[in-house]
Amino acid sequence: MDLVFINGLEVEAVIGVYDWEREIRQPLVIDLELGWDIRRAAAEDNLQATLDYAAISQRVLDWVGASQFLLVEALAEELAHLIQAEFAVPWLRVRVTKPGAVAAARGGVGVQIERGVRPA
Ligand SMILES: Nc1nc2c(c(=O)[nH]1)N=C([C@H](O)[C@@H](O)CO)CN2
Repeated sequence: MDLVFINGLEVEAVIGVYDWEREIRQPLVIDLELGWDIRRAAAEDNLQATLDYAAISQRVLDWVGASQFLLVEALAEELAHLIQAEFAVPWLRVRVTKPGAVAAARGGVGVQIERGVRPA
């Protein structure tokens, strides 16, 4: 299966379960792997035949930036639904990292989910 990927998308949002977290914006990092057969786009050298990573990145930045979830789980799930619905992606992997949540976890903490049917 081919992939279009977006790595390290940085965006701030209201996210967290504690009262103090509802009053600030915190950094998140979004990584996406989007299943897509890129052969037609490659053969035609045509953006219309593939997933436009720039357009998807902008949509994700706008949507996550306006979101106010408690859990990173909820954000990841709703983001996966949105991308599948708006961009007709058959399968995707969404990783949401909350870099500052656990100071000792230098690589951040978060969740990763896969949704949809992964083509062979
Ligand atoms: N699995 C999760 N655990 C925790 C989450 C979360 O979203 N998913 N959130 C918090 C707090 O909001 C935390 O980030 C504050 O530092 C705790 N655990």
